[in-house]
Formats: sequence, structure tokens, C-alpha cells
Amino acid sequence: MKFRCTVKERSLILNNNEQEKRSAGEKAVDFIKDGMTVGLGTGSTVYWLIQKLGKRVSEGLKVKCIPTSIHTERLAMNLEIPIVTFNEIDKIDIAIDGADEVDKDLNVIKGGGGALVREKIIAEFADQFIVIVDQKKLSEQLGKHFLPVEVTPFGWQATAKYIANLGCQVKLREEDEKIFVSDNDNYILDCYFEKIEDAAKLNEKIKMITGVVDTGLFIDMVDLCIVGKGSDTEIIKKQ
Ligand SMILES: O=C[C@H](O)[C@H](O)[C@H](O)COP(=O)(O)O
Repeated sequence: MKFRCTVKERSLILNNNEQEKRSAGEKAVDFIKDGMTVGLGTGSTVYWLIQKLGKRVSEGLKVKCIPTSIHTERLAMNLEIPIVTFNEIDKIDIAIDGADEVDKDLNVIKGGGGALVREKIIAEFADQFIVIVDQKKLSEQLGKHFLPVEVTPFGWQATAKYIANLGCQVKLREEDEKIFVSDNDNYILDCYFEKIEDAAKLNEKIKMITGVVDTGLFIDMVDLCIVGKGSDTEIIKKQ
């Protein structure tokens, strides 16, 4: 028997979800200290982080932020959060970003918003990488969410076939009936696996394919995960 939500129940679920994103995003600001260079992630959870960070900056917090997307850069600039590029920094103290799925070992799938390459470059370079999520993103084993993979536009059809041979359905991402183009002028292939047995191995295999820029699998990169739980949060540290 199928369970159907009433409109009211559905809106309560959505609101709760948004509240959890907000709780996680706002809590993450506690980890940003005066003088830090901060990698700013992308997405609807990071939105809440940026709002609160903007407030702290207006109250006198001194930070430099490097955004993972043009969208985030605009949001931050509107709040007068100081923005820098890689030309102006030699380290990133902390990077904070959302995720589409997080497993018990804090391996994650990212890229639902198509920002995975810049996000990975910044997360890898940061001394500390924190992900912020609502409870729905937690999972025993990665694979509930499709896996975004950024590829070069040239020959994407061939790249897609090689990825499909690894055991998934591949869909070229579209937005408003047009091909979605990333901030790096590349395409995104959304890959639907029934199950991901070994995420690290899969990441390596996909990255070996010519034409792949990078995958949304962030393996062994997360130091800490902040999970929104209603208006509270739980902090999960890497074991
Ligand atoms: O490309 C987008 C990013 O990886 C996002 O951080 C991820 O999709 C999570 O986004 P949201 O917080 O909107 O669910």
C-alpha cells in the first residue's frame, strides 16, 4: 500500500527540512575564527551559513572567503563578505559545504548543484573540511543519490558510454530544457547506480576515463559533519 502525504503534511516535512539546513548552516559559523581564510560551499544549506556569516562580518569578524561557485560569490558579495581568489592566498583554513549524501565514514556525494569541481579543489586545499546537512542526507552506504560527474563537452557521448559500462544509467544534466553548463564551461553527467559497493574504487575508475574532469565522490576528505536535527545540531567527527 502506498503512503500519500496530505499537502499540509508535505509542507511540514519541507519546513522541517529547511529548518535543519538552517540549523546546520548557522552552527558552522561557530567554527570560523577571526583572520581565517574560508572556502565557501554552494547550495541551499550553505545559503544559511552565508547569511549568518554576513551578519558576523557586519559585526566586525575579519575573514577572507573563496567561493566554490559564481552563485555563492554573488550571495557573499551582496552581504559584503570579503572575497578573494587563489592569486591572493596561499592556504585555506577551513572549507564548509553542503552534501547530497553522507555515509557513516563521512564519505560524501556532492554536485547536485553542479559545483563539484571547484568544491573539490577548495575542500582538498583546506586544512579542515566541514559538511553541513539535514538528517535526510545521512545514509548507511552511498548510492541513494545519483552521482554527478563533470565532463568535457567534447566527446561527452563517448565519456558517458564508458561510465555507463561501469554499471549505471547516465543522464546528461539539463536545466530549463537546455544542457546545464558548469561554472567551468563543462557538462554534468548524472549517474544512477543501483548500489555503490566500493565508493573509493568507483571514484578511481571514473577518474581514469579521458573526458572526466572529476566526480562528486569526496572520499576520505571530510573532517567533521554538522547534521541539523530540528532546531538543534549533531556533530559527527571523523573516526
Ligand atoms: O554542487 C552542489 C553542491 O555539491 C551542494 O553542496 C550539494 O548539492 C548540496 O546542496 P544542498 O545543500 O542545496 O542540498
